[in-house]
Amino acid sequence: MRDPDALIARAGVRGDPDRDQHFLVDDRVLDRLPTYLEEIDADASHLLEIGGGTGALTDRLLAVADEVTVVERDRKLAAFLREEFREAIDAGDLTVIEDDALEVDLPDFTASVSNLPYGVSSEIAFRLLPEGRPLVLMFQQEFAERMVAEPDTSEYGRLSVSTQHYADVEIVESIPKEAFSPPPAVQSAVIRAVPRDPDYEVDDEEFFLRFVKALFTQRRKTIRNAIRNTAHITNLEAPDAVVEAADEAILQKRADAMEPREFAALARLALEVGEPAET
Ligand SMILES: C[S@@+](CC[C@H](N)C(=O)[O-])C[C@H]1O[C@@H](n2cnc3c(N)ncnc32)[C@H](O)[C@@H]1O
Repeated sequence: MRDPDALIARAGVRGDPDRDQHFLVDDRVLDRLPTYLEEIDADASHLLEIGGGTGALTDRLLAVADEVTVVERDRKLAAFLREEFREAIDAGDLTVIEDDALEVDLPDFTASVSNLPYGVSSEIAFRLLPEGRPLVLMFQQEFAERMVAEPDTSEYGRLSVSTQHYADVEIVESIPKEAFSPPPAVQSAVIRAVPRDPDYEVDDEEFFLRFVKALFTQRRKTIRNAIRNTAHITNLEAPDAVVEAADEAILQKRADAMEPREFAALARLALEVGEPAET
């Protein structure tokens, strides 16, 4: 495997934190990341990597996949990846896309392993999660903890519900700052997301996610009050009708005690009787 420090030296770049560039330099971490897909027998035939950097992780992914697509926005780094991995590109094993991961059309990948640019990690995660593929992604520790949080904890929130709506998620590893060059300000964590079919119905995904977001803006209020107080966000013209139709036990809860399935049931009811205005 290529030595991560040697890659940085050959690329002639120093990671720029202002451009979300923290390169992994710990071989053991780099070697472990693809094994989190192997453990769940994920289809690794076409791996997607967001933010290729100098290619230390790309190298490990090429060792386990038939095909890798890497998206890298930085012009100089994308040029370096094309140069460094010329053979793999010529063999048709690697595609380097020089573009913004938030804008680009994603390929038909089977799984993703990525050390995400932290400034846009949430936006990228919510581009990847709805694709329904296994994901091994690096985030800031605190963000990862919110993604996997359970109801009735201080970390539980909109991020937990919307993440867990798409996947079963767990933190598989915490990564110290020293594993990166330059070291980021905070500790990192790797999450593994295994897509799941929710055991509840959601009629309108966009509304469901907006509804959850709205109710969490009132996390200290009961659901009864939160439904009424957020009608301007949920665009419900008849929030009182939702309150009248909902179960008393749900109305007395607060958002941070609600399971994703309970949000889903309430969102269905809101669509049914709450007279949502066209948006
Ligand atoms: C945290 S570094 C990871 C680099 C490499 N994968 C590693 O682990 O060493 C994130 C990479 O994403 C790139 N990047 C930042 N914002 C991006 C965006 N919006 N789209 C694509 N790449 C981006 C940065 O240039 C940087 O190379």
